[in-house]
Amino acid sequence: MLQFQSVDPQRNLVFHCYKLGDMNFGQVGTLGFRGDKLSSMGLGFCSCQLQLGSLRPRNLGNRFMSGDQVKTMGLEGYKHGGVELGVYRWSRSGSCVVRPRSVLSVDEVVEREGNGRTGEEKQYDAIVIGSGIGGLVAATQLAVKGARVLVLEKYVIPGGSSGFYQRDGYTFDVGSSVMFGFSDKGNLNLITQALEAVGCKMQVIPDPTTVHFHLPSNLSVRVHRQYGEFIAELTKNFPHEKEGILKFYNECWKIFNALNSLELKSLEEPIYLFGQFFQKPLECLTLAYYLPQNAGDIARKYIKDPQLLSFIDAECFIVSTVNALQTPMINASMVLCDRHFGGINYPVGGVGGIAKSLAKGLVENGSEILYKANVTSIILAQGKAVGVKLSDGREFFAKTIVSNATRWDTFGKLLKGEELPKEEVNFQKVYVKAPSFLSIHMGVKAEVLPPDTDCHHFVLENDWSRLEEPYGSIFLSIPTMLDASLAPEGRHILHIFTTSPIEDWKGLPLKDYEAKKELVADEIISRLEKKLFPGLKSSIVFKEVGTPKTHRRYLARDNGTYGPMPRRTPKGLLGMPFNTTAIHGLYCVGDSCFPGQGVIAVAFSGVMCAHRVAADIGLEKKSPVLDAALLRLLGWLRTLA
Ligand SMILES: NC(=O)c1ccc[n+]([C@@H]2O[C@H](COP(=O)([O-])OP(=O)(O)OC[C@H]3O[C@@H](n4cnc5c(N)ncnc54)[C@H](O)[C@@H]3O)[C@@H](O)[C@H]2O)c1
Ligand SMILES: CC(C)=CCC/C(C)=C/C=C/C(C)=C/C=C/C(C)=C/C=C/C=C(C)/C=C/C=C(C)/C=C/C=C(\C)CCC=C(C)C
Repeated sequence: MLQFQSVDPQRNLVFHCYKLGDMNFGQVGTLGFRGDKLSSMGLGFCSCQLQLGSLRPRNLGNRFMSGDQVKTMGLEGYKHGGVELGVYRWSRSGSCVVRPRSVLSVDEVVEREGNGRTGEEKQYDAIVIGSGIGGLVAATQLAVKGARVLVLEKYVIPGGSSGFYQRDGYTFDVGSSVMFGFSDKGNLNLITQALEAVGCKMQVIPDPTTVHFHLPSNLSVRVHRQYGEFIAELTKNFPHEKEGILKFYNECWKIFNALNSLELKSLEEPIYLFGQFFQKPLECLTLAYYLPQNAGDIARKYIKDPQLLSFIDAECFIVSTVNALQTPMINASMVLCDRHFGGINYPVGGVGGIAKSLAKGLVENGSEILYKANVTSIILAQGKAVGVKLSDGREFFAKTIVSNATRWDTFGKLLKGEELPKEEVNFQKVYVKAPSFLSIHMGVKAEVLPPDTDCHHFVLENDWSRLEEPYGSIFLSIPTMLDASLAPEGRHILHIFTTSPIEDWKGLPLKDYEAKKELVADEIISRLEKKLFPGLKSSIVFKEVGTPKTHRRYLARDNGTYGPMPRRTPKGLLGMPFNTTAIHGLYCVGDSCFPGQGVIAVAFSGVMCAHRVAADIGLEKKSPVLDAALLRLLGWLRTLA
């Protein structure tokens, strides 16, 4: 074996090159020093030319290790793209011995990597575009598995639609203040688990009522934290449907309990998926059975009263922006039961704290996040995603790219000019962009609200047919009912939102746009004044109105969309794509991935994505043969949707 070594003290780069027979190998290490002590080490296994003067390592993969891991490392199997490349043993003398098992020719390497970048430039395992909850969960889960991750966020703080902003002493949640999956029990508390993974625990305030519905014919239903109380209130309104109510919600519990019994990881990773089927066959078969079903069909098996069916529609609408017939049964069950199982809990200090804690945890686990980093394109080399380019011209490279932008933004903007893969064409056949929303953040005098006011309200006054229409239903959250510290003393926050298409706001001169904002907001506030809080208008001390254009601008979501919604009646969750994409090395995460809209839903997509990426970069178990079979099967299943 021929061995060369070159140390570049300035860059802390060490190159080891090996010649075995007529094959060339190299190993590149990026050494991090704290004082004169080795604190970390990035290893890349590569093929390279053997003249030191023109050493151009072509990386096949990196692995980042903390000082402790470096010390304790014994034997490592090293894999890339499904090919086991070799085994290296960390010797006591500090050098690496590489024993190849199967080897790529230099041509194959060039085909895979297609560039002459140095190991230093390509030091990340994953670049995550966007720091919504989906992106942050994917990034933190990868970081704790030992991957080196770079998160690039366009805005100045993390969180996307789960972010926050501050004005005049108020801390406003940008989006929803209803947090599912944030309890201290079960397997589905994914927000709690994501925080715990990076060593964070947030103080929370239990919400006694998930939502108070104010519906046509003066139907008023409070969804109490205690399941029994909720069922009692609903059956009081629909005594003739008691049996149907119990049967419908019991079926939801059956699914929820099956979900809650599983360890949640990537459904695109066969070793895990088949393992779950083996350990929990009944639960997995239950979920497989309900995967293509929708809540409205199941409700109709048991319930006949049209008003009660409309109530189930409203229950589904608040979590899917569509009626029950279009809402996947698994998703409906998840939210209709979690609110009673773990309960809805509000983080002290506001929802924005979740993203802030995840971002902090990410950095503490050796990864990075950059703000004001607007990714304008994904760089491809020979069809593989290898890096990203920012609007200021900077480029970053990694083994894998994870996009937390919506699929419409990822494929329509970041990969502009590339042909839309057929998987994405299929996705767009089944799903359309849900409309955006108009949001009003207000500060009001506290005395306008009765002391027992609930935190969250859903208002649809007279006409059920307006449920899904733009401006038809009104969502209202008053987070200061739970955490008074979010507003100055004697004030409450009212966060009001309603669906609104961007088309209503396009092409208006600034003066007309501002006037329209005032007009539409005034109508919505008048409706709330009439229905809920007399004197509301005169109690307003702060008001800021956001339109779909605002959401497009600040959340970087195409048309400011709320998320994907089915074009027609979907086959439950069957058509929803997971995280891998048709582009090698590119993954999606967030609400245009399985299982769809919702903070808990995108957190699950983050967990799944991190698991799949980790398997692909050698940090989790993987079986290339089973992978190919499962990915083909899932692709085929999606075409049935
Ligand atoms: N609308 C609401 O009321 C509301 C509120 C809270 C949460 N939610 C839920 O959150 C879900 C969305 O979460 P998510 O994780 O999918 O994404 P997200 O939209 O919340 O976050 C995406 C992030 O990526 C950033 N980004 C997008 N393109 C970028 C680019 N090119 N370069 C750099 N950064 C870029 C955005 O700035 C944003 O911070 C929604 O489905 C919704 O259910 C909604
Ligand atoms: C074949 C295959 C693949 C398979 C087989 C079978 C199996 C195993 C399966 C499995 C499955 C699973 C695991 C699944 C899971 C799922 C989940 C987790 C889901 C979740 C979901 C969630 C959701 C959807 C949520 C949502 C939420 C939301 C949206 C919310 C919202 C809220 C708001 C807006 C607020 C309101 C307010 C007021 C009222 C004011």
